[in-house]
Amino acid sequence: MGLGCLSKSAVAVLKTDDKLKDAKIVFVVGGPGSGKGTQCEKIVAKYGYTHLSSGDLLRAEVASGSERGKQLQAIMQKGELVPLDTVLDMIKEAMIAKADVSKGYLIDGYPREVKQGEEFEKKIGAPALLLYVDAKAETMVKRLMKRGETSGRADDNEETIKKRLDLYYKATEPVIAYYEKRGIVRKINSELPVDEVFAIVEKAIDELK
Ligand SMILES: Nc1nc2c(ncn2[C@@H]2O[C@H](COP(=O)(O)OP(=O)(O)OP(=O)(O)O)[C@@H](O)[C@H]2O)c(=O)[nH]1
Ligand SMILES: Nc1ccn([C@@H]2O[C@H](COP(=O)(O)OP(=O)(O)O)[C@@H](O)[C@H]2O)c(=O)n1
Ligand SMILES: [Mg+2]
Repeated sequence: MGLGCLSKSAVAVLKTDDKLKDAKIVFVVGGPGSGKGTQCEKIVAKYGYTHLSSGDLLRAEVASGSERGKQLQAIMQKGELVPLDTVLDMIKEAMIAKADVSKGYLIDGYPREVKQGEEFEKKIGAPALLLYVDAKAETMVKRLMKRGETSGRADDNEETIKKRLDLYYKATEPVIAYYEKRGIVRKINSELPVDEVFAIVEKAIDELK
């Protein structure tokens, strides 16, 4: 069927969705403070991927002072999860904005639960790789407390860190098992120094080409 019977805007939507369908998508999953953001920065520098941190997108909305941002802030301060549709819409919008120039997408901090992964695939596309950034709980807490000295993040405090960790083990770890069945998970030991961690990450990304 041609597209002649559709309105211009409907055609535009179809075309952007098409672009995303072929996109190289990498999910970056790991506990709070495991080092997802740190590794993503290095991937961007070497491979030119587009880095979308769902947490950063949410914090940008909070910083804008909008009504929606105020509601988000309350949820994030408690270390709870923002409603699925809100995060997914933000990610999709940001992906479409880069569709013409992006070599691939790093989706950092998403999916946080299996349902989020399923919805992402329905609305956007399937991931080619899941980087599982793994560190011990003790290490993550230590890093976040240190980061909290300068980050200004409302959730980098002892009480919220504990909740984020609990939620990670309960809701997010099952995401890894879910994608392991598809054989796309690469586990990265992020207890090592940053550059050694990146050497493992590079291998996983290079396999994609
Ligand atoms: N020693 C060591 N420190 C790291 C490593 N990766 C990250 N860090 C430190 O740990 C802290 C947290 O790293 P981030 O990259 O912000 O972690 P994240 O997983 O994005 O954390 P959230 O944004 O809370 O999800 C930072 O202050 C980093 O300097 C690593 O591989 N080795
Ligand atoms: N997909 C996401 C990502 C972040 N968030 C919220 O944003 C907060 C910060 O997310 P983040 O990815 O920057 O940090 P971590 O919780 O991984 O340390 C989370 O604790 C959640 O409240 C969410 O609800 N859903
Ligand atoms: Mg981060």
